[in-house]
Amino acid sequence: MLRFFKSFRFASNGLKEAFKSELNFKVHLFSVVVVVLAGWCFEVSFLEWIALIVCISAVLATELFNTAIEVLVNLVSPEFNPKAGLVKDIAAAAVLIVALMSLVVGLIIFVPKIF
Ligand SMILES: Nc1ncnc2c1ncn2[C@@H]1O[C@H](COP(=O)(O)OP(=O)(O)OP(=O)(O)O)[C@@H](O)[C@H]1O
Repeated sequence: MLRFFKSFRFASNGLKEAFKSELNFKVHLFSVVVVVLAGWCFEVSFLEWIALIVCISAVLATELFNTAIEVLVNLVSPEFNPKAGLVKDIAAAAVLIVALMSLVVGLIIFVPKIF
């Protein structure tokens, strides 16, 4: 049981460090606040909330994986190496895909409610 609570502490430490060091993570968290407020203002349906929660979780989790990969690459290859750069670029591309798809979901949900 102690191990279970310890793993929460490690995870919250990871969240805290990502928040402190990553501008992108702060931007994504700000976007989460905007989306939740918009969902509340426009009274989105139950299924729309589910879609928004899945997208928010996917964006934040992908951003955290990207940060972890950056830290790992900096650890194992602090000097310039094209493969190290490629690993970072691919991880960043994963964030871009999830963020763009989430934007599309957001547009599908909110545009008809705004116009
Ligand atoms: N060790 C390296 N060798 C080769 N290219 C690298 C290396 N480190 C970074 N790069 C290249 O520079 C880009 C930016 O790297 P950086 O570590 O600043 O990531 P970032 O996406 O800007 O992260 P941050 O969120 O910290 O701003 C990478 O996507 C990669 O193309």
